[in-house]
Amino acid sequence: MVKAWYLGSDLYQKDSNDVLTPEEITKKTGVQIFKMDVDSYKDDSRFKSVIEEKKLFFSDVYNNPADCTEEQVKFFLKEHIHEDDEVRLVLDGACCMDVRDKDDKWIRLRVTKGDMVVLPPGLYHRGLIDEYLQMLRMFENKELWVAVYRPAADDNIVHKKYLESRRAIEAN
Ligand SMILES: CSCCC(=O)C(=O)O
Ligand SMILES: [Fe+2]
Repeated sequence: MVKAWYLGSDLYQKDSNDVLTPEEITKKTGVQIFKMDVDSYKDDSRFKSVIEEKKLFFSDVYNNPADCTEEQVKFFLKEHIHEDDEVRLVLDGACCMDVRDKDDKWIRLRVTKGDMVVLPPGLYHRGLIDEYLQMLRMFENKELWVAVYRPAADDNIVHKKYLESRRAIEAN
């Protein structure tokens, strides 16, 4: 199960007693969280509907340590957005995915085997690969995987729309 908390000063923090529920995370950020059985996720109706709705017909598996250089660890740690959803499923192992709340505070999502997350377009986030990991990554068009880094993304239209929609949801 995704474990989430407001990150303090320790970038490498792996656990906390002061956790947020999946509902709170969704309310604060729009991130969707699902628990999957890694042996049968392909038959799971929630998995299938995310794939079909977002047209994610390309995928690969990212393996740490096999695929992971020091440069890549640094690269995932750089705060960025995408103009489309980021959909990931942990097949084995663990990592941290950090997302910004509306006040620009980091919420850490500690994701482990079976956790699937959908990050909305325009949301600032980063990844910390700190142990063994096998992660399924799903893409609409692999050639078009693009990250827009901070601060350039502050002026990105998708990011601005994301912030507007969060404000509208909070106001209700
Ligand atoms: C390794 S977790 C997050 C990585 C990421 O943000 C990405 O692949 O775009
Ligand atoms: Fe990303």
